Amino acid sequence: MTPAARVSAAIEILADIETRRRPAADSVKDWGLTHRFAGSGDRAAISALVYDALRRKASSAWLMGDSTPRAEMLGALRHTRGLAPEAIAALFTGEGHAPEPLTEGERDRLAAASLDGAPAHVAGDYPEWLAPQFEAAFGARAADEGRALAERAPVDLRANLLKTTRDKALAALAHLDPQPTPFSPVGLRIAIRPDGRGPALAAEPAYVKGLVEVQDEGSQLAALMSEAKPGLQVLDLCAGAGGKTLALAAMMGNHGQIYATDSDGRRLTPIFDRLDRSGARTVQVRAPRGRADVLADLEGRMDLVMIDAPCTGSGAWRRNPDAKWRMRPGALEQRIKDQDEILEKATRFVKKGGRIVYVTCSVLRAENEDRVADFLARHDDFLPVDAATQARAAGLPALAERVSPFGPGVRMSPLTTGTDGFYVATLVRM
Ligand SMILES: C[S@@+](CC[C@H](N)C(=O)[O-])C[C@H]1O[C@@H](n2cnc3c(N)ncnc32)[C@H](O)[C@@H]1O
Repeated sequence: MTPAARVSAAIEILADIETRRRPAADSVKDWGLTHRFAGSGDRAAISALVYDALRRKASSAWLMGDSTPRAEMLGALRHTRGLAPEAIAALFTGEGHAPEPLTEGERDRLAAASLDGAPAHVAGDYPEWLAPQFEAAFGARAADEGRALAERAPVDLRANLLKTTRDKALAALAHLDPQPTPFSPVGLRIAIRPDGRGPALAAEPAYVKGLVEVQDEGSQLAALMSEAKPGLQVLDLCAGAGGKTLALAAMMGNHGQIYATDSDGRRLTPIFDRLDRSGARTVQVRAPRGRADVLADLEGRMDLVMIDAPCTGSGAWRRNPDAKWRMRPGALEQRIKDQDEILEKATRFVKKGGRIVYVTCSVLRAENEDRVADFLARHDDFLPVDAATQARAAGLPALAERVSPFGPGVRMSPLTTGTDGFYVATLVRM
């Protein structure tokens, strides 16, 4: 396919996402299935165009004075891809499968484009209804934080210390030019290409053999902040596909016991293959079984309960840019209810002196500090751990600079730590 035909295809997919209100991944996949002539290179390039357009949907609409899929694509080409107006005009020729030629108005808009005077939610590309939440979390930085959340994310990997060291993993993947991550001592970062495509990791021997796992640096740091040590009894209460479970198992060096569970058994499915690949031998998966209490024997016995809470995922918008536009206020209310319920559930398993580590990949105070404050108001037998002290004790002194100004815990974000947005707070049972 020509570059122009790829742009046309991406506009077609954006229209499908808009009219059928479906996840971007589904529309991209369906397009590939119904256009078999497109090769894997075409599909990857088209998908990258679609995701780039979704990142800057609101600011593109402002710049172009129009919120159609075509305007979204024009905005993305101009601002995310940095194409000059003439280069864009050379794609929009109307010839063959190229999109219709630029109108006079579009040419003017592309030449003059400026976000001067745009409100923070437009300049920062987040939904208008979340503006008060962003203001509460970031104040005058709201638009900058939003813009950083609209950037492309690099591919972060975690060296699996059960099988290798970071230096060896860096050497094994040298052809992809990985760099050590700035905060996590076990992280590797691979930049994505200018066209938005990442490395094909699934075929890399280092990945297949379990030397590395894909995990954002923020998620690695959340696990490291738990200070999981060999010999502990650990419950991963929201284990899902096992990202945190695997990181905890590596920290514990295969000594002690981790119980991994999730209220949705289907979400646990990938964990079994991942455990095999990683060489983690101390994880017992406790999948739900109807009404049976599969955790009854763990009551009051845990040194550490990890809550990687279900959340809006607002911290991971770099990786799921369509999620921010699909999110509705009702979803935030539901997540808050879930988070309160899971914090309550965790108390059943923590022993005296043990701790709950509460993690979200959200940047919203309502899901983070507010949940912890409400929990502490209900439970005078729990105390928050000083996050700066904890970061230093966990060997992450740089994270001590990221203590939340709104309550216990640390905050991370693409703007401040170059990671996905994460929140981590630790609560000790007295
Ligand atoms: C953020 S995801 C977990 C991601 C996972 N820990 C990882 O690192 O790959 C949150 C998980 O919480 C689970 N969940 C939601 N409500 C729950 C509840 N009441 N009890 C336990 N798990 C719950 C969801 O099914 C989902 O898998």
